[in-house]
Amino acid sequence: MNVSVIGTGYVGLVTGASFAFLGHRVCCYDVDLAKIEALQKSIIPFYEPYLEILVDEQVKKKQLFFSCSLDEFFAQSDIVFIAVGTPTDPQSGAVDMTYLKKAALEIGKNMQPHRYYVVVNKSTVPVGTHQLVEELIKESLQVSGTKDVAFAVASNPEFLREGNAIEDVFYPDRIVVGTYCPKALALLEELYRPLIEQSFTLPSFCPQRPQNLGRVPFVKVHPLSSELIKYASNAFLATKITFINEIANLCDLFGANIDEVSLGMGLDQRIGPSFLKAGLGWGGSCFGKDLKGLIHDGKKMGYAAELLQKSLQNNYSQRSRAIYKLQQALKTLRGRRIGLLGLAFKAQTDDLRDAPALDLIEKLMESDCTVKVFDPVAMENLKRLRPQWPLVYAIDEYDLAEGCDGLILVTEWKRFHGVDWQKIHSLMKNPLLIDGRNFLDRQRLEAFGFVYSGIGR
Ligand SMILES: NC(=O)c1ccc[n+]([C@@H]2O[C@H](COP(=O)([O-])OP(=O)(O)OC[C@H]3O[C@@H](n4cnc5c(N)ncnc54)[C@H](O)[C@@H]3O)[C@@H](O)[C@H]2O)c1
Ligand SMILES: O=c1ccn([C@@H]2O[C@H](COP(=O)(O)OP(=O)(O)O[C@H]3O[C@H](CO)[C@@H](O)[C@H](O)[C@H]3O)[C@@H](O)[C@H]2O)c(=O)[nH]1
Repeated sequence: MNVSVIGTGYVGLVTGASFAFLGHRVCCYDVDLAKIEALQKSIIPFYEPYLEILVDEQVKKKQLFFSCSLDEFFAQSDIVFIAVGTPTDPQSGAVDMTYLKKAALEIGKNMQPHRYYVVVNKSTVPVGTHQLVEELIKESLQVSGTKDVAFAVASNPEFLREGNAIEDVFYPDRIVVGTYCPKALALLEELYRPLIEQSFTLPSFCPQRPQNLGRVPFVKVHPLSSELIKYASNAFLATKITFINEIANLCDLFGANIDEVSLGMGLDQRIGPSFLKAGLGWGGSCFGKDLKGLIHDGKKMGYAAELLQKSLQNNYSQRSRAIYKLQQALKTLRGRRIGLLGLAFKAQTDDLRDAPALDLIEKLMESDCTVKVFDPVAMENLKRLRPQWPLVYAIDEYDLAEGCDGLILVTEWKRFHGVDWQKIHSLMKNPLLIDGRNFLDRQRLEAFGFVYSGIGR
């Protein structure tokens, strides 16, 4: 099939490259000319394991193309994915639909007569957006005077995690589709067949299929339900983490160990072990944005989603636990030199959207600390995002540790396990380590002489 993808960010690029790998011809479009020019040379504008090689392969095979304007290929597409950003409007807390509306109008403007298109919302969008997209396309067709175009709109939310994108897209837990049109549903089922049946083999350098993954459920639902499934999933996962973080804070007071508590809870099949890792709070481009969007839209309908509001608030106060622990140990923060091990909102990405590190840095600077930072991939992003911040950018973990009164581990990069902790200890002015991700071996660090504090252990 010919597939067009509008918006070539994390979701659009991974979607495009994956469908190209599965044998479809794909063109990814973006309004950002610099991004498209880089992608045409297989330069990926963000860090995502395995993606560059996958893109490069498909570009060389001429299965994957990039373009800045909807062209001839678009006109001949069978399926058009919308994967543009849906950020939070900072004023109202509503979902900012500017990009999505523009994309829908642009799609309508470029549709050709005597063709049938399936327009698929892959962006995370407010419940009811499939209707809006349909109306905007019709409006656009009317303006351009194009007749005899048939199209259907479908909702097909994306559940990939950054840093695990390839694995999540090729081995999904489920594929959710909501549409009124049986023809659109049949085409999407055909498009997704290799994923549903798991009838493909990824190159050996890519993550391999998890054992016992049988046929992937293709969940056909009402488009309103499909749109809400995405929000509800993120709200649930975010709240599950917020819940375990609260239990971790109680562990700190009771002297219990959160890792043991999570283990014991997670073995209950009704609870499950995932997303029970306590720490200094979740971040990233989705959880906060989607919780805010759902809370806002509930309010618009006259419903106060109090649990979700609390979940959101508690997550932001959880980030200050690391500062509280520093204060407890150092008494005063003024004039202290504090190092952050990791900046990205999670490992395997350079994404700093809503990253806890940003809040921590601000709070430390407000307390008159000198802040040193180190992250294996996210430092350039921070320099670009906050050029005015007077930070000390370290070249590695040892450079970071030198002269520090305390270190906070913010991101669980695997390489932090492998550093010479004895050397780090000898370089620090005061060997205080706040493990914001409960990632390191407490006993080992204490044996080197560190004062160690995790979150709930
Ligand atoms: N990042 C994730 O892990 C993830 C996972 C699941 C779902 N989502 C959802 O997917 C959507 C996209 O997220 P993302 O992280 O990929 O965003 P992103 O900001 O990385 O990328 C969006 C891209 O869309 C482009 N764009 C904007 N308007 C356009 C237009 N009219 N035509 C063509 N291109 C346009 C932008 O230039 C940008 O490159 C959001 O709704 C998000 O909530 C994201
Ligand atoms: O047990 C856990 C698991 C995660 N986190 C934190 O939670 C945040 C989000 O992590 P993760 O969900 O792995 O990354 P995202 O890329 O934000 O993915 C989420 O958001 C995406 C965008 O909507 C969805 O597609 C995914 O299904 C959903 O997991 C990160 O800060 C993690 O450190 C924890 O603190 N404890």
